[in-house]
Amino acid sequence: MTDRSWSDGDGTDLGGFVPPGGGSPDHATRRLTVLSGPSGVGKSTVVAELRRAHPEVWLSVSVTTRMPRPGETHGVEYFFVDNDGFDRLIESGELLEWAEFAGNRYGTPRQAVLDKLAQGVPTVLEIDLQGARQVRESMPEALLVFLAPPSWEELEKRLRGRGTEPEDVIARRLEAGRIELAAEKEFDTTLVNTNVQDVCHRLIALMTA
Ligand SMILES: Nc1nc2c(ncn2[C@@H]2O[C@H](COP(=O)(O)OP(=O)(O)O)[C@@H](O)[C@H]2O)c(=O)[nH]1
Ligand SMILES: Nc1ncnc2c1ncn2[C@@H]1O[C@H](COP(=O)(O)OP(=O)(O)O)[C@@H](O)[C@H]1O
Repeated sequence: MTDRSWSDGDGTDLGGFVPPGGGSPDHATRRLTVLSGPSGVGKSTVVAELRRAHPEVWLSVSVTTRMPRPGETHGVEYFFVDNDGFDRLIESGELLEWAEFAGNRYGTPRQAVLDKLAQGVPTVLEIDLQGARQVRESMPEALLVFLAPPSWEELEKRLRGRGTEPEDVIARRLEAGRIELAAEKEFDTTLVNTNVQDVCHRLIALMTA
């Protein structure tokens, strides 16, 4: 059963967003979509399906100080760097946005995103709430999409079921998840991740409308 008691919305509110291609002449950043949501909601799964079904979409590869999980490859899921390396990226202005999340730092390499947008490539950033807020400031035309779980219980089940983090890390991520869920209304629209294919269809429809 769906219990989204933190939300008043029905999951389809477009919040006045003008879709890419609609309305006035396109600014390049209209091609930019930010996908955020609590850890374990299914962002990576949705993005993987999006890339499979829509190879024309480009997903930015973030830089992080967190350790790779088994099966993760440098340059694919993330660019894995140490703290000094991350500091250097901040100092040289190479990050479009960055944030600390559950004890690690994450950031979006700026130039690659600007290049893709200049080429008109539909571009997705899968980033946390703090990063989404920074993009809202620097690129107000971007579409901010919040991915919500069908219920809090389902979120916990998915995070634990993934089996990639010890319990203390799960607890930190759930704590951050409460804050992320409370910020849902800051986004242009919400998609509830009940079914991955369904979410992908809705997402691509929003991106290409
Ligand atoms: N601000 C920001 N957040 C990011 C970036 N890359 C990933 N994140 C977010 O960092 C959080 C933790 O990511 P990760 O450790 O991969 O865990 P997972 O999302 O639970 O698989 C998630 O909310 C990601 O969306 C980034 O470049 N910038
Ligand atoms: N719609 C869904 N229904 C059931 N399980 C899902 C769904 N989407 C993702 N999952 C599972 O939930 C867990 C967390 O998904 P993941 O994509 O790693 O989340 P995130 O990137 O948001 O932290 C994974 O085990 C994934 O297989």
